[in-house]
Amino acid sequence: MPTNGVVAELLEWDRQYGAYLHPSIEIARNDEAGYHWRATEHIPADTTISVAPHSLTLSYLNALVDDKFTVFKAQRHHFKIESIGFFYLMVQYVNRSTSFWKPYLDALPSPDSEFSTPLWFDDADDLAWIEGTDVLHTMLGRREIYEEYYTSGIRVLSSSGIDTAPYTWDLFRWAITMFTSRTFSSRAIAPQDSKYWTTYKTNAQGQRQTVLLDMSRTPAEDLDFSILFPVQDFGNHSNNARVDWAFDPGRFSIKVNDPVEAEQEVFNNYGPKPNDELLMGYGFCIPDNPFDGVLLTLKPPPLDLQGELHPIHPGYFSSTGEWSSERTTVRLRHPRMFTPETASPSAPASIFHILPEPLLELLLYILRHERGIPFDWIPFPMMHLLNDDGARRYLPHIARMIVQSLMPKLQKLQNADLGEPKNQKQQQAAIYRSGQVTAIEANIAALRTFTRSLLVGPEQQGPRFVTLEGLLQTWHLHSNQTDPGSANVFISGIEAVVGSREVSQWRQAGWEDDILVLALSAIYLDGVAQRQGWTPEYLLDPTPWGLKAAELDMEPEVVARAEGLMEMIRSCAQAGVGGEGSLWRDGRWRAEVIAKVGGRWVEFDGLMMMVPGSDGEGEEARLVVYLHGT
Ligand SMILES: C[S@@+](CC[C@H](N)C(=O)[O-])C[C@H]1O[C@@H](n2cnc3c(N)ncnc32)[C@H](O)[C@@H]1O
Repeated sequence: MPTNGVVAELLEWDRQYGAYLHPSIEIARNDEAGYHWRATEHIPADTTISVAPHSLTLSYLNALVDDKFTVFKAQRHHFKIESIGFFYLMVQYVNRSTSFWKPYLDALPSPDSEFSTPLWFDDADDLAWIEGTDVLHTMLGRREIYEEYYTSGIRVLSSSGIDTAPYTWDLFRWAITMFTSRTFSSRAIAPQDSKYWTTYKTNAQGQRQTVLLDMSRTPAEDLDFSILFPVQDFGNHSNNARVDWAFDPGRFSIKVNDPVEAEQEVFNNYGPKPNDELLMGYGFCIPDNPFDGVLLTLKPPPLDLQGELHPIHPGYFSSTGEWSSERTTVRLRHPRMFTPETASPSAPASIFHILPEPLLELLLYILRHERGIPFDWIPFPMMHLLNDDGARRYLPHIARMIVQSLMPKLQKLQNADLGEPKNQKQQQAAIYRSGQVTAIEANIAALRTFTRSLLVGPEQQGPRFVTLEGLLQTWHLHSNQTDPGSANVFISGIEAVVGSREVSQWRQAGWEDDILVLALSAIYLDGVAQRQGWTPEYLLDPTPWGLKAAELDMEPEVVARAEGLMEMIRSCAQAGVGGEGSLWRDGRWRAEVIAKVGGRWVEFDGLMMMVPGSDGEGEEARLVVYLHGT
């Protein structure tokens, strides 16, 4: 039947059952967007454009009361409710000549149309476009579930005597696609203040009849299902469309809040959906989608930490008590204010305000756990991290961990050699991919901007990252006035052993990391670190004096390296650097102290960072260490 005839029959059927489509709206069709609503003349703001009675809907509820296809009611417990919806739509399609929904089924995209949801990416060339992306991962997970629905559903149909030959996997995929791309929530037909849900069936006389279903014993998750709402689902999506959906008893209406000019498309708004959701469910993506984001799946924390987390976050675990990657996947929004080009905001820590709080919380627990700090429930993790002095020191580590999780994703996206998209599937995937790249880049840029904002001069107050020379300058500036020379004495000691006062020479000689460990241990012994509040929590308890290597629970190589540094200290003491009471002669020096203080400080608070070059030109990767300070 020509398109016009299909639409005319659909609208006639719609009207016959009490639906209403505004007289200034027609259902038009084009190759890009398929069927859509179009204004034939000006439509004023606040106009109700479409009203439809619940009696037109198609969902698993209809399947449960259908007298012609009783398999669903009889075998209800062999199906998931989602699967009943898919099978019921297939049954209606296969038997559409006698279906109540015939005009609607005729107007739906036919099963042999080209669909661009990832479930239809069968060719290797198409699949390459989603390789390594979240969408592929989600699609594979969903497909496994759908295949299981299909196999078990076909078995049930067959054992009920139904000829299953027409019920192909492709028709099942079509039914799934119709549901995911046109679905409304069961909220649209939920009863108000009643345990009875209304559904409809065709009786023996061929008339539509209301049936009340007592759903009081239905589990809550089975009350949240998808419904098809003929004609209400012919509007395409725009993020900019301001529309209201009204759920009144027995009917569902859509109202446009803004005027629409003649000949313009009248858009619906499916909600603030990121491109991965749009691609998965609807098969299209929006360039520069403001709701785009990137998914991050957290690695399972160590088992003993999982044990502490289980009572406070049971939702992170499967019903059998295992850590669930699916339930601990979070979405990082595209931080629009931080693009790689403009990443110099005045408040760099503001990126943390838009990161998902469960992510911040979990990383905080992991960092504390790595540092051997006993578990303590933190009720408001975001506030704690941003406002508590002790906790703010974790922010650069959280930034680093997130950047490290995002980098492989970015590299996979950027390294793929795909050429130009050749079909609709590839075009939509290309939009999705580029949205992923920009969202990841913007998050990385924002987090790096924050980390770099901590690279400040020694005279400035507050938390900072320091290179070895930065540490020595900061130490010098904050040395106790009664003992002003400890930083100098330290440098003189190194000079006595290495033969130079220049950090650049120490680097060339391969001593930089060790001297940083030693310098941090020295500022701890000197007391300046504690006075300035630089000392991390994990060093304070217990204090290192008198600890044995075994009690430190450190790798033997770390302790052996610290033993090597003790040689240097002994040489300085013997050479008399700094005189009788100098830090080199401090009786508390022991390999365990160096390992516990400097070693741990570098291990937990050190990282490689691009910093301005020591020759004043360009940038170079340097080991920096975090001093909290206030
Ligand atoms: C609810 S239906 C809308 C009616 C549909 N165009 C049709 O032909 O029946 C949703 C489908 O319309 C298409 N669509 C909706 N909004 C779109 C948009 N902004 N860009 C491209 N396609 C869109 C997609 O194919 C989507 O799966």
